Amino acid sequence: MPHELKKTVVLVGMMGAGKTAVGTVLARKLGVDFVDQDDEIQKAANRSIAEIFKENGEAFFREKETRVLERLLAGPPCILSTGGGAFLSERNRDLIAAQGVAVWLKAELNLLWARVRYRGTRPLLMTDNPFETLKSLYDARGPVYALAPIHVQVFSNYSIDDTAQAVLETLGTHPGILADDTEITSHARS
Ligand SMILES: Nc1ncnc2c1ncn2[C@@H]1O[C@H](COP(=O)(O)OP(=O)(O)O)[C@@H](O)[C@H]1O
Ligand SMILES: O=C(O)C1=C[C@@H](OP(=O)(O)O)[C@@H](O)[C@H](O)C1
Ligand SMILES: [Mg+2]
Repeated sequence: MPHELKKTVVLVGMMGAGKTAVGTVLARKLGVDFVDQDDEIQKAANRSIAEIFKENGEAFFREKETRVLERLLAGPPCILSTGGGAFLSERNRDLIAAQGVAVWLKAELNLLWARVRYRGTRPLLMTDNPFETLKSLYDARGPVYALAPIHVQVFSNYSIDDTAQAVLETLGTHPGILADDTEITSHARS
């Protein structure tokens, strides 16, 4: 059976956009492997992202991020969800463009905040005013995420499955990503 993917689809975007959740479902729909960059970093370090930030600092984490990205992109085509900061590095963007295709999951600030506010797993948001921190990251990073060749808007009334389906349908409109015989059955959204 031919592989459903011709190249690795790399989900990028802000914390809370749904890269991990949507990537998981998208991979299942396509019958391909799913890998989460943060999970791979955690497995390799045998520590949580928060611990790595605390014990070794952000620069160390960013180095690991690039190394893991290189390794994952060298493997067979899959769905690869990045951590929110990975696309900020030009080197990482070049690696992704050379061996995969970046898809920006684009969400409004208030939706991101609703999703991340009660979770203590994101070290960058452990500040006195996490909403302001999220907002300044959102403002600074938007133009960089916009460099991704494919954008998919994330809506608050879409389920994870709806968003995965929207990504799948968008991928189908770009030649060279899905195998030519990939079935994209659209479904009604209410
Ligand atoms: N479309 C969606 N509808 C409802 N909840 C979602 C949706 N997408 C993501 N979530 C939830 O939002 C939170 C953040 O999603 P996650 O996939 O971890 O984002 P990211 O990896 O981009 O930081 C998780 O609790 C996830 O279950
Ligand atoms: O935006 C960022 O710089 C980060 C996002 C996180 O991943 P998610 O985007 O999956 O939450 C994780 O990599 C780390 O906390 C740093
Ligand atoms: Mg994630």
